[in-house]
Amino acid sequence: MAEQEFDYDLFVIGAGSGGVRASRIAASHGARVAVAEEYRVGGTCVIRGCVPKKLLVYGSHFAEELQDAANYGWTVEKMSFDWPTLRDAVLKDVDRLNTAYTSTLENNKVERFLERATVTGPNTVRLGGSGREISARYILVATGAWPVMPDFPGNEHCITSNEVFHLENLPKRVVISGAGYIAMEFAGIFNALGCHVTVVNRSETILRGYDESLRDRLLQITMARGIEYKFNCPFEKVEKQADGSLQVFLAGQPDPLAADIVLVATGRLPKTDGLGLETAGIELGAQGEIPVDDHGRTACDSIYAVGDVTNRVQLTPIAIREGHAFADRVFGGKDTSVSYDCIPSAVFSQPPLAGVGLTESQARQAFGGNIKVYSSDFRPMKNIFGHRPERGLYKMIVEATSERVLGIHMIGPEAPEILQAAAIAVKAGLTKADFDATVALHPSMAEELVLMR
Ligand SMILES: Cc1cc2nc3c(=O)[nH]c(=O)nc-3n(C[C@H](O)[C@H](O)[C@H](O)COP(=O)(O)OP(=O)(O)OC[C@H]3O[C@@H](n4cnc5c(N)ncnc54)[C@H](O)[C@@H]3O)c2cc1C
Ligand SMILES: NC(=O)c1ccc[n+]([C@@H]2O[C@H](COP(=O)([O-])OP(=O)(O)OC[C@H]3O[C@@H](n4cnc5c(N)ncnc54)[C@H](O)[C@@H]3O)[C@@H](O)[C@H]2O)c1
Repeated sequence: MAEQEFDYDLFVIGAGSGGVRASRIAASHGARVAVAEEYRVGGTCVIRGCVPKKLLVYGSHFAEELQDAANYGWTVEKMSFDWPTLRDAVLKDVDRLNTAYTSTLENNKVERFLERATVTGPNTVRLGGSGREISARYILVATGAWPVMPDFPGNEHCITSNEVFHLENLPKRVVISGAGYIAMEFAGIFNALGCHVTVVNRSETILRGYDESLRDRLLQITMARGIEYKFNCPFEKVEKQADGSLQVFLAGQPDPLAADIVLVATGRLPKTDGLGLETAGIELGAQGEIPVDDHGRTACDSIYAVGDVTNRVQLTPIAIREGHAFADRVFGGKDTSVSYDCIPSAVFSQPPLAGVGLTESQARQAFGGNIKVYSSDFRPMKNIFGHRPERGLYKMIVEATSERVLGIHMIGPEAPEILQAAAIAVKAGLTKADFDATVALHPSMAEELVLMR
């Protein structure tokens, strides 16, 4: 097919973080672009991920602020919380962002098809609703990931992060399966809102991949705040009672847990079911992911993939960068690629934790004995005044010989806000001496970064 015979230069499947960015940038380079979205423009992050989650974190955090307010002389009368008010305000903001993302596509002359699309060959897609076949010089698959629901009797009574933003009422008792990002973030939200929370995990590790001392600290603090943990307890079954409540049976536990909701947060897998990639000669990986090279190219020259669907790093800024780099490279003639080194990340638990670079155990594995660990274990001023015993913990891992900083990890109020700036220094390869040479900004929690011993 000659180039001009294609309906579009680029057809993007999925208008989430990666797909919208790729569409916009490709269009800005002069490409004729269309995008198909089967649910809502904006994707997971905007519609049912990072954004509504963070707003719920903010909303629930008022519990702590209001409790502390009395110490600062404030009298707050008739304090109460109304879940529907918070839920609806959050959903309204999601609508606002959905509109904003749609306008971005419109303003960049990206044509939108609000229906499912599947691949029917190296240069063709079919639209689910109309059945129309469309051709494109390039196809970008940016279909994201989908929550995993493990197979156990009664799993139809459980919800995932897709549904949690729409709860009719605030549950009194919440059981959460998993101890990863989503589990720990929603454990914090529900706990702060006054629900009884039990986190059930099949192993005894929470937040695999984060620094061990920080995970221990989070466990300690959240247990003191009333979150219960059941480790090494796979789910056996969930039964619905006549009154609508749930009973959760765990392996090796004589008594079931009573719950009003059961949130399953056991990972997200690439959304490639029935996508038709085999028609273009693309074989999926073991987790259903689309295998790609460093530039997002699949086994088929005309098809690329970015974001969660490639199952590399399931984070919004990575999907965005991959989408941007794809568009710049393929349509802008720029030799860009994404660096996966020193990706900062955070868990918006309460308190939050954040990290960049190697953890202590990863550094030991990579550098043997040639590392040094500096730390600051401190009680934030705000916690002292609020009569809160909770302590923050910052750690800096450096290569012993060069004193180059290999990683920074922190738990404490505002840790994600502070870490973003510190991540620049780690990415730039600065040394402990560079941190020490920087004057502390006092009084702040961030000053601990330049005072670590
Ligand atoms: C509860 C939750 C909280 C999160 N919090 C954070 C956070 O704080 N920070 C962070 O960095 N990341 C967070 N993430 C992860 C982040 O949301 C994802 O990594 C990111 O959205 C991935 O972007 P993407 O473009 O790959 O896919 P998505 O944003 O998921 O977009 C894929 C889009 O494709 C559409 N689609 C799928 N199949 C088809 C098809 N066949 N036809 C048409 N359309 C299709 C989907 O409807 C979706 O809109 C969170 C995720 C969840 C679930
Ligand atoms: N703050 C953030 O950046 C943020 C927030 C939420 C989600 N996310 C992204 O979304 C992804 C998905 O989040 P998540 O919390 O669902 O996944 P996760 O990978 O963080 O955690 C999954 C948890 O489920 C457990 N698990 C896995 N399979 C299981 C099974 N069959 N039975 C019982 N337990 C099982 C694991 O041991 C782990 O504790 C994350 O990996 C992350 O990349 C990021």
